[in-house]
Amino acid sequence: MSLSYPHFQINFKIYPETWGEGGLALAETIERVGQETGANFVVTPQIPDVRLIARETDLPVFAPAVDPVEPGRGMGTLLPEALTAAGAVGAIINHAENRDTLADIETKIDRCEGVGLESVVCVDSVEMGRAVAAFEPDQLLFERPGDIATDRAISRSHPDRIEAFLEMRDAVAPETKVRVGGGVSTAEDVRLAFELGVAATGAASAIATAKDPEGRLRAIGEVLADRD
Ligand SMILES: O=C[C@H](O)COP(=O)(O)O
Repeated sequence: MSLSYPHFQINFKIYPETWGEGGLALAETIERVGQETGANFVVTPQIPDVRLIARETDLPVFAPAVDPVEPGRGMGTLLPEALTAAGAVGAIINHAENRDTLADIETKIDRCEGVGLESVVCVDSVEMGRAVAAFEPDQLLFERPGDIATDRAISRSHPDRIEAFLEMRDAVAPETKVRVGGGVSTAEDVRLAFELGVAATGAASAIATAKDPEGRLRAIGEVLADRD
């Protein structure tokens, strides 16, 4: 399943009941709401569930991590080829909860490109974004660690920083798409982010811990559908 824009990505992280059958049930809810609203949703399940959710849904599925390794020795590492074979269309790199060195970021971007995985590199500032943009990833995810798992989306708190980030991207790597994350909780957060010009946004806690995830997804889906 290929990626369409704009889209909203739901990251399961390791929240309770987001693995195994619970993860599949959440993915099926996301898929159904996407079909009903006309919104493009993307999911990032836990690694052991990538194949299950890619097989059982039509959603684009991301791996939450990937390793800069080649086939051969490398016990316990995440081989890019194996993620593609499992059905992943992309991989997250340098998440604030799973950091990489700059050297590994560059290698991971190259390895993802080689096996057809969309590379999404998380960065926490314009300066870090500039350093990584030079490697020309498919996407840069601008996310401040302090916003994660709060309700303080940067699209509301600091829209000027998103504008500065987009200006940097235009200057350094105009082909790279920009997305924002961290504390994205409401349909209004999503609407503001797209108004600023990002290609995608997403959330983890606001969906995984919501009392009514379906209602929240539906409100966000309606914002996305309006922008198609
Ligand atoms: O989805 C990944 C990001 O770290 C955002 O997390 P959050 O939506 O829980 O703030």
